[in-house]
Parts: sequence; C-alpha cells; structure tokens
Amino acid sequence: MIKLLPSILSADFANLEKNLKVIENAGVDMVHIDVMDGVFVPSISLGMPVIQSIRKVSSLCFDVHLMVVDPERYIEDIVAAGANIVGVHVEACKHLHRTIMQIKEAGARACVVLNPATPLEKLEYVLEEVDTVLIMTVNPGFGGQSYIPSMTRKIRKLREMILENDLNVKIQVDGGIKLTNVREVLEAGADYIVAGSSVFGENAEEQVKEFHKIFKEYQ
Ligand SMILES: O=C(CO)[C@H](O)[C@H](O)COP(=O)(O)O
Ligand SMILES: [Fe+2]
Repeated sequence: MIKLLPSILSADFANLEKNLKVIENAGVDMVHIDVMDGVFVPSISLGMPVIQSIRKVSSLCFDVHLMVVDPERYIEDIVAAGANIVGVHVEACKHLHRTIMQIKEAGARACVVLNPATPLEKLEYVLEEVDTVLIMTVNPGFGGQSYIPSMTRKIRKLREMILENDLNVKIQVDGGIKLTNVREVLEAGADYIVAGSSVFGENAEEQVKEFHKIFKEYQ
C-alpha cells in the first residue's frame, strides 16, 4: 500500500499539534520526523523533547529520520520518546548490522537510509533485516530542495533487488517530491512518499488529498 508521510520539517513549529491534526483528518496515518545534529548534516532541527511532546497529542505512526553521526547513541531514547520507525544513515553507522538489530530490539521498525551518492551495494548483507530502505532523493539537510533525477534509476534498481530476493521491504523516498513528479517515483517502485514543503508549504489538507488521488492510480 502506497503511503504519504508528510515531513514536519516544513510545518509550523509553533503549531505542531494543529498541523498533525490537519494531516490526520485528511487521511494520513504516518508522519516523517527529521532529526538533524548539525554535524552529519549542516542544519539542526529537533530532538527527543519535541518527539515526546507531539507523541502525547498524536496517534500517527512516527517515522524518525536520524541525520546524526553515530546514531546508535540515541536509538533507545528515540523509541522511548515515541518513534515507531527509526531510520539510520548507512554513512553514519560504524556497525550498520548491529544498529539495525538495536532498533528492532528497542521495539521499532528498522529503516536504512542512503544518501544520493551511496550505492545500493551497501545494502547487500542487511537488506533481509530491514523493514524499509529510504532513498534520499536530495542531499540531506534541508527541506525545499530539487529532486535529483538519477534517483529514479536507483529506486527502480532497488525494487529489482527486493523482488529478486523475494523480500517484503518497503521503499521510501525523501526529498523534492511534489504532485508534479510523484508519478515518476511511484512508477519506479516507491511505497512510502515523504513530502515536506509540498504538503506543509501549501494548503496541507488539499495537498494530502491530491497526493492520495494520484496514489489510487497505482493500487
Ligand atoms: O530529510 C529531509 C531533508 O534532509 C526531509 O525529510 C526532506 O527534505 C523533506 O522536505 P522536502 O519534501 O521539502 O524536500
Ligand atoms: Fe527526511
């Protein structure tokens, strides 16, 4: 099933509860939360206290994208704060397999994230252990960037790898996805679509409905 995961990075941080209600009422059941440390990526976004606070007012599935160095330092705290899915970057983990196990032992679903320039080969020995692979379709660090066209081939190639190995792994895409290019990633095989500026930067309720209309063409 194809899902839209609005990214709260582009939401109004003074009105997060209201923003979450808007997307939930529009039919969304998962939300994407970007945690940036100012080291792995240039920017700093939010951390545990914010996740804890919004957990109290939302029953949405929280998909937390950790853009931090050595993410294994935070897994248990992030899950305790309310994360249902935890995504870690291949480029940030010294012992990727161990970190994936740590996420699952902490009680969350494990997602592995690849920067645009990181090849899919990095997944070869961990693919069967993960619930989701997140293909970054922009260089991580900021919302509102443009989709990198070569990522369509990467999504297609990952879909082939998953099929060849007969696995049940979801493909997530994040960065620069809009109503005008979402068909391209869906045709390539994406299941989970993250969208920040194209949801919260506009009329969020209308945008969610438009994305969902397009998804119906593919399921
Ligand atoms: O991980 C991210 C940035 O590093 C964000 O999830 C992503 O950029 C969403 O924003 P937009 O849809 O505006 O590109
Ligand atoms: Fe993200």
